[in-house]
Amino acid sequence: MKVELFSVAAVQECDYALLAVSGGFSTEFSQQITANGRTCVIDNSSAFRYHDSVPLVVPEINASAMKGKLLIANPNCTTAIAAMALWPLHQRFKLRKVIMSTYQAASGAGAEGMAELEEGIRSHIRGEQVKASVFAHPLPFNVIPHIDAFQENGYTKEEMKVVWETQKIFGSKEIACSCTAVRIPTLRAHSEAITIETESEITVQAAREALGGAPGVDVVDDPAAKRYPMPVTATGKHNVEVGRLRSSLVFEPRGLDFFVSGDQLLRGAALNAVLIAEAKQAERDEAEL
Ligand SMILES: N[C@@H](CC=O)C(=O)O
Repeated sequence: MKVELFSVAAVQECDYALLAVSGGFSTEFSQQITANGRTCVIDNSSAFRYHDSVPLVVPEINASAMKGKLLIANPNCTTAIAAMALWPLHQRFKLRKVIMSTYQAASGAGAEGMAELEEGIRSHIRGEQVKASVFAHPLPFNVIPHIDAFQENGYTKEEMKVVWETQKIFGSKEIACSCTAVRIPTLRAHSEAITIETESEITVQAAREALGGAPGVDVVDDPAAKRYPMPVTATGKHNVEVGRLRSSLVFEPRGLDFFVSGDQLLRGAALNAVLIAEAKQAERDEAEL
């Protein structure tokens, strides 16, 4: 591919600009790019996610929110993965509460995160001191309940993103969410243990039916055969794995516990951005008919 130096004018030659850049870059240039009234910017940073006028889109859920818009925000990886499983359950049983704990891979912190984990494991095996600079503490043989900056309410920004973004994508501030985000020593794919309380009664069988036909979801739930979602099986897959479905012992008969693993580099980032572009193109094709 031909790689060119960035300029607003060069990007404005394109129908779509997929920004995988810092929030600062996006803040400075996104609106300059869309000012031509044609180029659609799909922004992977958090710069515009919480602006009321900018849709935050998972196409299987709220593609209609981007109708007529040129600047579209791509959600945080952790939210996007959870949303795939939560949306079919919300449609059928209506969510009241979502309580989530995450198990996030080193690659969530970029290539440097993966390198630090791999190098740290080698150091540990050699009996040397394990260094930490990307992560707050050494990650090998550890878990770190700290992703992104701590906020005034004691939650981290990563945890609050799950709250803000789930409510925005689902178009409902009524859904109460809380999250504990944890970095674990895996390389790729994020996992999440999720408990929901619903408005209608929910059984494991009915949940399985709702999830079974949902786009972007693979139900992997056969504990007797040792089949359940795991990062190693979710890695490289477009669909998010959902399994370990159980009636919640706390919220029964209106609650469910389950486990999700999804490739955060795909569903949580690049794949979702491409699906947004495809949905936008379908909207444009339809408008031309
Ligand atoms: N904020 C996420 C990025 C997504 O992969 C993380 O740190 O894991």
